[in-house]
Amino acid sequence: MFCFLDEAPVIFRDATPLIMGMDTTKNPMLTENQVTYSSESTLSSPTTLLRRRASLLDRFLVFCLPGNLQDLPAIFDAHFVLVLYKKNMNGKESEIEKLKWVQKFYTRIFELENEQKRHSLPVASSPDALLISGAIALPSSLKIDPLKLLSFGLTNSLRIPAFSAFLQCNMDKKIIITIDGWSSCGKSTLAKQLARELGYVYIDSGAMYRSITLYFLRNHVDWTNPEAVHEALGHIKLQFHANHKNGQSEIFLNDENVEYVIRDLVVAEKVSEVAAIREVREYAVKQQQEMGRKKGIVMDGRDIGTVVFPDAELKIFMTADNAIRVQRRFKELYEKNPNVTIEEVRANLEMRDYIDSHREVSPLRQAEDALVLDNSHLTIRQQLDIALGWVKERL
Ligand SMILES: Nc1ncnc2c1ncn2[C@@H]1O[C@H](COP(=O)(O)OP(=O)(O)OP(=O)(O)O)[C@@H](O)[C@H]1O
Ligand SMILES: Nc1ccn([C@@H]2O[C@H](COP(=O)(O)O)[C@@H](O)[C@H]2O)c(=O)n1
Repeated sequence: MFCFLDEAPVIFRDATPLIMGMDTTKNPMLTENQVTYSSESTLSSPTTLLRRRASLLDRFLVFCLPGNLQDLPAIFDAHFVLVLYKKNMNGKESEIEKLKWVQKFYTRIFELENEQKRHSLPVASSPDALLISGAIALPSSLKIDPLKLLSFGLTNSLRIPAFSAFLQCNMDKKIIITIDGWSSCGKSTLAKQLARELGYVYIDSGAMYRSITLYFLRNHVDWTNPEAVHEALGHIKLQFHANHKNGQSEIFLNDENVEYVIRDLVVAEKVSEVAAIREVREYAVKQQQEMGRKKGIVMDGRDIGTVVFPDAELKIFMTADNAIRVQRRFKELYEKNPNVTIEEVRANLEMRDYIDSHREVSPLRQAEDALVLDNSHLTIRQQLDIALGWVKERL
């Protein structure tokens, strides 16, 4: 993949370019060996330089950076300006488009800033440092040892801007990502992160079945009676709304935010029974398919790759050792309620997995074309990196 810049904005023309090439065909988690860089001071225009190197750097992402290493972190993001100018705006951006884009860019800058803080690197605290208008806004106050910064950039931080730039260049193409698998193996954790990284919508299909179960429990619906189920479904409205405080999408049952209450074991005890009812599934699947009509969606559940989106571009089947899944869920529930026991959690997981994989309608199973992700011994970061690699192959 190669992002070509026909016309570098004026701000970059006089800069001494530093060219970085990254093999994007490899795992996006770049190591120092996968990154090559060279400083070229003889050429006056980065555009010329990129053209000259285009053949060499085919399949590579190219960053064109003004040469002042001290400003490297800001410039990492500044180069997106270049890439996006050409690729997304096609040189015709209106002021409004530019503004919209700037807002998105701010989010990226904040993420990068947090990343730097996590690595105990100093960050410019002045609001000016977050301005994104490329070289114009480089924070003059940023004083970081260039060598430290470079190694930081290569080993930790670079992967993020590299991937973002890749995505931005392939923004036009949106795909559907499905994540199915056993209870508590990390599906929603991965799905949320993928959606955030890709700017996609995240839908937790399990939350829909949990909300229906909550409604049935609260209203004493006899779900063994098909007529009662039919009648009750007619009174249920499910919606997902973004919570701007935590950036998460949350489920609303008849206009009430039930995101928290549906995670209770009381609901978990009954949800698999309710989710096995044919009419309940038809009700939920219809809405899920509608949500994916425009693509650009990550949905997790049990039948998403097999029934809801059988033609999805990327299907992931997640799994992890039973004991590890029980431990993870126990830790999570114990923080909310110290009365919960590990035996209760284990019994619930085993019971749900059994019902989910043995029911007649849409049982949990791995789609033939799904990629298996066993995260028993992966960190949350590692599982995201693997999945991002798969996304990249499909864009
Ligand atoms: N790779 C990982 N390493 C350690 N903990 C993880 C990992 N992935 C997820 N977790 C943790 O495991 C717990 C279960 O994760 P999550 O809720 O994402 O699972 P899930 O598959 O969506 O569960 P459910 O099927 O019940 O919806 C959470 O506390 C989450 O933080
Ligand atoms: N596509 C789906 C999603 C979920 N279920 C059922 O809901 C239960 C809760 O789901 P979580 O993802 O929140 O754990 C789950 O155990 C299934 O019974 C489903 O059937 N299909």
